[in-house]
Amino acid sequence: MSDSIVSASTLSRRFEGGGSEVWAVSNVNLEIGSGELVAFTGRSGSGKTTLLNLLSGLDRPTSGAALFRGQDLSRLPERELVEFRRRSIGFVFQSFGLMPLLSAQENVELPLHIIGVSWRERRRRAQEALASVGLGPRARHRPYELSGGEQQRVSIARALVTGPEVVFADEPTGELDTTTARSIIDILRRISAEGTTVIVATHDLSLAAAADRQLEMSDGLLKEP
Ligand SMILES: Nc1ncnc2c1ncn2[C@@H]1O[C@H](COP(=O)(O)OP(=O)(O)OP(=O)(O)O)[C@@H](O)[C@H]1O
Repeated sequence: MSDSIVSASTLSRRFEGGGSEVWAVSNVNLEIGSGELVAFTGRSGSGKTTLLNLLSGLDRPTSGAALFRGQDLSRLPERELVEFRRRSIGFVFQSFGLMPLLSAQENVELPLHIIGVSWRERRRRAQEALASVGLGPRARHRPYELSGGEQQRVSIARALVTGPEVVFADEPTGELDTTTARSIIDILRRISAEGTTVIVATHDLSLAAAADRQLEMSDGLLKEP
């Protein structure tokens, strides 16, 4: 795929501990195109989270490479890798990961704060991101005043506010009921339709079915489709 944005080349990650070793990700090759919505599926412990962490530069491979627009992430100096994570990618987690003492608005502003955006611009962009997930009117609420689905929408707004090229989401519907999960799936689909690449790890069959492509992991290996 010529316009691949995220790719892996014989990507492997070994964990050691307690006298045993596990290849959580083993010899994975893949290419993900710009704007694609890709779902990694597979049973618990099959390596989905580890793979997401490698592709997003949160973790470094034991061997092989995770590439972003053809650039091997493990060859980037730490400072550039941090900058890449702050500007080019967004993260959504199963348990939302919001700061409990900050309002929805302040949570969404946080990534902009970190990259030095002025407060006026932060406010504008956070309001826009919250409105895009239907939460404009709830901007001043703190996470505990919001439902699970609303908290997940805040975390999606936070992931999007920097205008990333890729959003990684690890079990984004894992803690939500079916109806609420549906609204999150719809938002992820819309984000990808608007051109942002979305890469999820999930057990949720509806989310997997909504993806452009499902890739199944099994014992660290990517099964052939
Ligand atoms: N930091 C770590 N240290 C040691 N082993 C690890 C570590 N992280 C993951 N593993 C092991 O690697 C394998 C893959 O784990 P991973 O969390 O990637 O699977 P998963 O498919 O995301 O599972 P789940 O669906 O339960 O989240 C498992 O055997 C796990 O125990």
